Amino acid sequence: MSNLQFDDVSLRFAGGARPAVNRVTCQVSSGEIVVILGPSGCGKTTLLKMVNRLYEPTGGNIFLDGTNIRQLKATKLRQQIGYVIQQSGLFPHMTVADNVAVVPKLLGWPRPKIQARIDELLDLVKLSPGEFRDRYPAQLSGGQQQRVGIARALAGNPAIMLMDEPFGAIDAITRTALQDEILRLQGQLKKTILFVSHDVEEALRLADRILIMRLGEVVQFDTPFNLLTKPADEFVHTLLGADDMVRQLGLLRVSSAMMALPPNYSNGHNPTLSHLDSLRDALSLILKTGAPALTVLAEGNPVGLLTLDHIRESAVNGR
Ligand SMILES: Nc1ncnc2c1ncn2[C@@H]1O[C@H](COP(=O)(O)OP(=O)(O)OP(=O)(O)O)[C@@H](O)[C@H]1O
Repeated sequence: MSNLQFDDVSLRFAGGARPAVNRVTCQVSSGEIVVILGPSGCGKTTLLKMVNRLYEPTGGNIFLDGTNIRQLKATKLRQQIGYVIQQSGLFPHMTVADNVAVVPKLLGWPRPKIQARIDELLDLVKLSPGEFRDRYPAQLSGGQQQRVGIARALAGNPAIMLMDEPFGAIDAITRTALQDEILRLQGQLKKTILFVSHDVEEALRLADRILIMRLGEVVQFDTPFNLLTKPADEFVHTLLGADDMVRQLGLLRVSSAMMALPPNYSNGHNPTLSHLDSLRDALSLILKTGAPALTVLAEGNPVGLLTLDHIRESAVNGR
């Protein structure tokens, strides 16, 4: 459990012509992935860094589970918050194992617990401990470094993860694999994640909700589906490229358009697909099988139904 509340939060850097973050008010629910999206310089990183008090707001307050974070010691606060940045930020002179162990050591965990945690986390991010434990960051690919960065951020079991363009410097194919990894991990771990990105496709794939910023202010804060179908203004519409229907179907998750299972639902002969698949995947499955409806699965269990009408509605509303 960890929710975050931004209450009229601003930050004007000394000498800044305008506030880098201007009067941001919003609430991030426990277990939610919120992607902060917007053009370069709009204040995304500044907003994120106020959560772990690398920056202090010049106005307003941030609450963590109802407690004003100004009342918490910065070091204590940071131990509750995982932080992943673009260049992984791994200590180059430390092995993978030692990098992952940084926070557990700070927390004073006993040695056997730390060693077990290192193996558990490396397994979790799909790096075999036997192979990777004793390597140094320079002996890893960019994608592997980011996996270690994620393992390190998760090490103290924080309820909140701050991720600042963690995949920004990674090639497109690896980036997609790492995004899938985040969604898989989130299915297991249910962290509250604030994720900065300037990549629209990444935001639409990952986010439960997207916070769109421009010139330090929040322009719109809503689900990918609502942003695409009801953009607040031309800026949001253009930023999301909402004109391209096929692209849009490729970016929206099945779960955004499905309907709930009727109470008397019995698993009939519908083809099935995952709630994380895109509406474009759903459309191809309907076209390929000729089935009138698809059953949507999450962790193998039916959670919703999807028909051609639902898909058409998403596409038409989004234009
Ligand atoms: N330490 C600082 N001192 C002064 N101004 C700063 C500082 N950090 C950021 N700024 C300014 O604040 C504004 C917001 O910067 P920020 O890094 O939050 O933007 P961003 O949206 O994360 O951009 P990008 O996508 O390029 O990383 C910019 O105008 C930037 O120049």
